[in-house]
Amino acid sequence: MGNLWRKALGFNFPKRIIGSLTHANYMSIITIEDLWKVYKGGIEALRGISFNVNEGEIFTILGPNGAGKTTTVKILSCVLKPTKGKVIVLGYEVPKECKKIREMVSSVPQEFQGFADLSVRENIEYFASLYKAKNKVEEVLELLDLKEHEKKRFRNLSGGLKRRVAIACGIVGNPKIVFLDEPTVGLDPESRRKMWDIIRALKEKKITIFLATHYLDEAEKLADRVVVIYKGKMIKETSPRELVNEFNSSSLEDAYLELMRELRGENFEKRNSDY
Ligand SMILES: Nc1ncnc2c1ncn2[C@@H]1O[C@H](COP(=O)(O)OP(=O)(O)OP(=O)(O)O)[C@@H](O)[C@H]1O
Repeated sequence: MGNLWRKALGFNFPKRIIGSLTHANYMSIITIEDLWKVYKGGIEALRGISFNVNEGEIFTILGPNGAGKTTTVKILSCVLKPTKGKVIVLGYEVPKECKKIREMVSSVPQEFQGFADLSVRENIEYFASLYKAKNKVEEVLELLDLKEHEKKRFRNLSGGLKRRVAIACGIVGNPKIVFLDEPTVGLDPESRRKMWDIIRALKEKKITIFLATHYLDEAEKLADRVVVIYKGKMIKETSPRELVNEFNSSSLEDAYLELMRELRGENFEKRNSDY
């Protein structure tokens, strides 16, 4: 069983699983159409994915290891060039207009290397000076709840605080879109919750958040919409709630695991009639 799926993975997915790919375009801040990335050696990391990110939303990209999430984020943040396809970020084309795009987006890596001997405030001030945004330092310290830590040296901070400083440095230049790569990996439960509050606060500030995470509970709590990619193909573009409802599950994690089982052909028969 599952051969149909495997066949499908080679080319077109059935309409049913793609779900609703059409949506209002007017709020779109990122548009991807038929995006391909083929690495040297012929590895097809992305095989024609298409989706939109709407302005002001928290958007999450999900998929198993090797699905193509990082490749997508790197292309959107102008780190990698696409092989083929249309990629528009804030009205500018990747890779032709990446200089413009870089001025308006910020990518916060998992392992942010702040200046070890500078304080929290000095680190943020440094990034603010790069963006000529010194007047934003106070606001960002407050937004990230870093006021009480502002004098501490970066090297002495806990993992959770380092992540908060990373985000502070990433947003002090007033970006329209922030790419967050696994922002809560390795954090204790309290720091994770704090990070979720901060991500919600960024959304309140009208920043569009593109979140790459392996934590399904995080996506369920935070994301307005999710895309699921699998072996370089887009499988779903939906909301966490819709995905949960579709699989009649009690959580996004359960629905996602069910979807993965279907894609591997393990319980194809069960929902075969759906397709
Ligand atoms: N620089 C590269 N050169 C060749 N192949 C690559 C390169 N980077 C990624 N790949 C391959 O492209 C595919 C997609 O990788 P990618 O890192 O985008 O997946 P991912 O979904 O982010 O995975 P993970 O969850 O493990 O981070 C994988 O098969 C990976 O091995």
